[in-house]
Amino acid sequence: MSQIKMLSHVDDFPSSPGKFKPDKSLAYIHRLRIQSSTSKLTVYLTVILSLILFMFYLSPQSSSRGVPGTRRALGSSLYSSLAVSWTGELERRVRNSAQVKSNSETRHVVLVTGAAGFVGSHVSLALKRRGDGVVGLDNYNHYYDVNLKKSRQKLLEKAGVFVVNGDLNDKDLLDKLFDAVVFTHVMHLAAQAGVRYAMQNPSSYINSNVAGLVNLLEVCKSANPQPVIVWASSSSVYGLNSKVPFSEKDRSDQPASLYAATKKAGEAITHSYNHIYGLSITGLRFFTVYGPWGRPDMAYFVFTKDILRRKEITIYEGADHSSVARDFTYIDDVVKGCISALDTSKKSTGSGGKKRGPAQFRIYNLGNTSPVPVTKLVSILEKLLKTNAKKKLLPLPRNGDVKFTHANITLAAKELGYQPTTDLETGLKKFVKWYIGHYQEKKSSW
Ligand SMILES: O=C(O)[C@H]1O[C@H](OP(=O)(O)OP(=O)(O)OC[C@H]2O[C@@H](n3ccc(=O)[nH]c3=O)[C@H](O)[C@@H]2O)[C@H](O)[C@@H](O)[C@H]1O
Repeated sequence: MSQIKMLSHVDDFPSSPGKFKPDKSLAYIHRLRIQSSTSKLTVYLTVILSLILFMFYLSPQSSSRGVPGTRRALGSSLYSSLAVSWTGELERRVRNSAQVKSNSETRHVVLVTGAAGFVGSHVSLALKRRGDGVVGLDNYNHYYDVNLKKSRQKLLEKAGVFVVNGDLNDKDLLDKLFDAVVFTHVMHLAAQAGVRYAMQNPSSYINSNVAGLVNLLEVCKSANPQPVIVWASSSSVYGLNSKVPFSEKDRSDQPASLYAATKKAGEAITHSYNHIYGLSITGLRFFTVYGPWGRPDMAYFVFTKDILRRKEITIYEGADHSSVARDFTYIDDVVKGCISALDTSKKSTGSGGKKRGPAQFRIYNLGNTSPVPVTKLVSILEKLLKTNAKKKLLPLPRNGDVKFTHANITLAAKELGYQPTTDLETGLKKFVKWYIGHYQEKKSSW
């Protein structure tokens, strides 16, 4: 029908503009031309429409889950940039990594997304250490040095955690992972991080933090049994909220960056999956997490590297030279919060995509409750590195940064038993020790 409409639209279109009135013979030739170009157009449109229908038919989203040899299998070949070839060997390693050890009290089998990332690698190791089954997933993107991710992955491998090299948006792969293993929990830590980078590459935030999240939730809601989900939101959702310390009840509808907006979108999206499908979901708002094996894009990491190289560092400051501050939170404290969130979660209530009753939906701040000015962070690093920084002070640019963050952790303390114990100086000491050991040994930089 749309074809007919389109063609009639072509017929109606004036053949020539202005007042020109063709004579009869000219009009005849003209009509013939229109007819022949119309039929050409018909052929083109038919081919294009058929191609679109064919692509849709083959797309992984249009395919049904778990039916071998159907459209899903064909779909993966079209999505070769994402697709992972699922071999018997890969499946064997996945199943092996998912094995629960006899010392495990919880008997959790956890899929950790972003396992080669900073928080993901620490959480994976902690879960494995206590005997849980752990399978990692990471796409090893180039947002920062892939060698660092590979080094983390080597640590995980030694500990018996296998990390699948694949993307959250590869639905085929997620389906196969869930077909191979019955995951009791998903610790979703894969994301496009970084507040300021969102101005350079906005689509990467939508791709990971929105589309990737939905893809994962789609697979989780259809799984039988449905896993529990714990995932990383962010302190940045508080945006322009000026009430301190930030409590989960405070406004979080005024994000100051696209990063924050995608994390807030994640909270809304997970709520809808909880509401419709009965998935048990806990969102954790991380406050500027730092520590050994950290992210090279973050200020404490960049400052360490540049102070050691005697390079100038830029410190942002607020109006009237007021200091910018962060509630820096040490990695080990955050890991404890993550694990406690997994352990205190109630089961999802749905199965096979159908909700059977109301399910748990929780959001917690995981911060340190003690904001420290960025200038103080720099002076601690100067002391630890025994080197004076070359500082350049600049007004806080309008790039999504907020002036300060400060967590109220009353709710997490009460319900998760979360109690951070590491102050910034102690945590940075551990970071610096790791940094020097890691990069001197490698004789390379990130
Ligand atoms: O809590 C979060 O949810 C987020 O925490 C982290 O974001 P931020 O708190 O912005 O950390 P980070 O970049 O280390 O900047 C720290 C401070 O240094 C200042 N800063 C930064 C760079 C610089 O060159 N100079 C400077 O003064 C800067 O102005 C800021 O005041 C994570 O990156 C993010 O992924 C998310 O998880």
